[in-house]
Amino acid sequence: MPKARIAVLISGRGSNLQALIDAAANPDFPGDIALVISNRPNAKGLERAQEAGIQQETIDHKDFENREDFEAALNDALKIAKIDFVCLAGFMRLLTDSFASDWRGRLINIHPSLLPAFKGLHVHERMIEAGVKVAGCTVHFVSSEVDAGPIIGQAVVPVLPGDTEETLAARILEQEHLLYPACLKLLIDGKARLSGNSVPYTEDVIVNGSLTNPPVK
Ligand SMILES: Nc1nc2c(c(=O)[nH]1)N[C@@H](CN(C=O)c1ccc(C(=O)N[C@@H](CCC(=O)O)C(=O)O)cc1)CN2
Ligand SMILES: NCC(=O)N[C@@H]1O[C@H](COP(=O)([O-])[O-])[C@@H](O)[C@H]1O
Repeated sequence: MPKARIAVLISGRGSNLQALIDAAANPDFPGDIALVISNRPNAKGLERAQEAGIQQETIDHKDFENREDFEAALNDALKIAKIDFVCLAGFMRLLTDSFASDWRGRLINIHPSLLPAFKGLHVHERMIEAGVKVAGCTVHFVSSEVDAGPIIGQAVVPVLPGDTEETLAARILEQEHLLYPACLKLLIDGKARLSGNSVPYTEDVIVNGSLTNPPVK
């Protein structure tokens, strides 16, 4: 059984990409990271792909008239690479309903909050301001509505006295690097999938076994 072909879409640093690359290096992992695409030319994550010998491409959204043309270029690259599943990892472009529908059930994202709380951008600053006592991260299926797709897994961390945006973000990131590979494995193994065929996305996500705070390997 050939391994699933995974594409990772990034915009920056790529530490979640690195966590997925490291997980996929394990012969038992059911997927290969076959392609990395960045919408920003100098994203550090591209160097990580290069380092790992993974095909990488820059498809700069600024080179396109509109989102549809940008996404048509994304889809061409994904098609040529025979991609089965797409992971958004710090990918900072909103995707249209058409793209989300084309990849329904095969497109996931990681977000550094316990969704549905703190959707969108600047979440660590907003969490500190809100004075929450727990925080975390979420892996979810991508729907046209931002940060609203069905949740696959979450990991929780404490917010400690004296925490800054940076110290909280670092604590959450540690969990992101455990949660994302674990959720991707569930997706590839068919243990996390969308039920039914309803649009908009109100259907349940089926996950065999709970996926909270995956164990540290
Ligand atoms: N249709 C969807 N697209 C994306 C989702 C999603 O859930 N549904 N998740 C995001 C990731 N993300 C939060 O997790 C996020 C990314 C980007 C933005 C945003 O406002 N982007 C601006 C541009 C910002 C920039 O270029 O720096 C934009 O696209 O105009 C909000 C949330 C990925 N896409
Ligand atoms: N809204 C999406 C979002 O905020 N994603 C967040 O961007 C960071 C990317 O880090 P990385 O480039 O080191 O993986 C991660 O913390 C991820 O959860």
